[in-house]
Amino acid sequence: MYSRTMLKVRTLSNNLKMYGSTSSNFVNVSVNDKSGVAIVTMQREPVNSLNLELITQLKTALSDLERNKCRGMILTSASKSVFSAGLDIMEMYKPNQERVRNFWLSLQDLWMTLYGCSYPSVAAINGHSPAGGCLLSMSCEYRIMLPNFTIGLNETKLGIIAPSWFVATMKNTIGFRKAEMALTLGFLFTTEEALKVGLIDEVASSKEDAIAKADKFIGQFAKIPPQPRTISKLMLRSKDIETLRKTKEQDLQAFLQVVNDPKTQKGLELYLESLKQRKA
Ligand SMILES: CCCCC/C=C\C/C=C/C=C/CC(=O)SCCNC(=O)CCNC(=O)[C@H](O)C(C)(C)COP(=O)(O)OP(=O)(O)OC[C@H]1O[C@@H](n2cnc3c(N)ncnc32)[C@H](O)[C@@H]1OP(=O)(O)O
Repeated sequence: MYSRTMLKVRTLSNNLKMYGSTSSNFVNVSVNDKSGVAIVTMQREPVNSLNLELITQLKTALSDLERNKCRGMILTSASKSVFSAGLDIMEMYKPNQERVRNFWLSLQDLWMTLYGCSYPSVAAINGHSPAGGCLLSMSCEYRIMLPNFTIGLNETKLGIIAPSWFVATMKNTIGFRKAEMALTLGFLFTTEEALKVGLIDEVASSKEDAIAKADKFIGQFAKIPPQPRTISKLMLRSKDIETLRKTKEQDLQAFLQVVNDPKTQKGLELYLESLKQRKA
């Protein structure tokens, strides 16, 4: 039913080639011929950490779906245990200044595209989804998660502050009080806890079940005229999108200041070591 790569994800644009990146394919898009619903699969092993290339390819895929008037989009992962580990820490550790700038601007762009897309969007969260992974999930309209994984904005636990648009997205998803608790604690919710707090909408028994549930959610919109649907969605979401659009440069400078702070660099080094040691 879902034909692979019917919508081709464009390879990296010229401005990325100058960083010597290879044009690996980190995103697969398949479209259900009958329903017109697309499955966008992140496939950057091992943990779908969001580097410049994955972010750019996701943004391109979502924009292509918009242009092709897709009927709905399901975001998921090729991994069996991780939806996305969030931002690729290697992009922020001892960064090349031009690349890290591009990295952040591309992340802003991806968020504005996903948060404001006109088609119904569902995250089929088939693995852990911390930090940036949680942001992607929350930016969709509906979330279905598999058991025994974790999700949340854990930035404060890492000694950093989630950007204001991450915070706004969480506040819009679970409400002020619960967002305040979750953000200040840097809390990672288990699947069950996430369901209870409203961070996810359903629990699925398998990835296939999650996709079936996502299809069902999107199917409800078949009877709703698309334009009123989109306008209603954007009435709720456009204020935060516009806020970031207007303050993109300020937000970038704040990020660059934090990343280039020697204390952050030391923290990143220790965090990377701790991630590696967990395995030993
Ligand atoms: C973090 C400081 C940022 C400073 C910037 C300042 C400011 C502003 C804002 C930034 C906002 C940031 C939001 C983010 O998204 S930061 C990223 C936060 N992510 C995490 O904390 C998740 C870390 N990862 C994990 O907890 C686990 O990997 C996970 C539960 C996802 C999966 O566990 P599993 O056991 O399956 O896999 P591992 O063995 O742990 O990992 C495999 C491999 O991948 C490497 N890795 C994991 N996560 C990341 C990552 N986010 N970036 C880069 N690399 C990552 C891990 O080190 C292993 O590598 P190797 O040992 O095989 O080489």
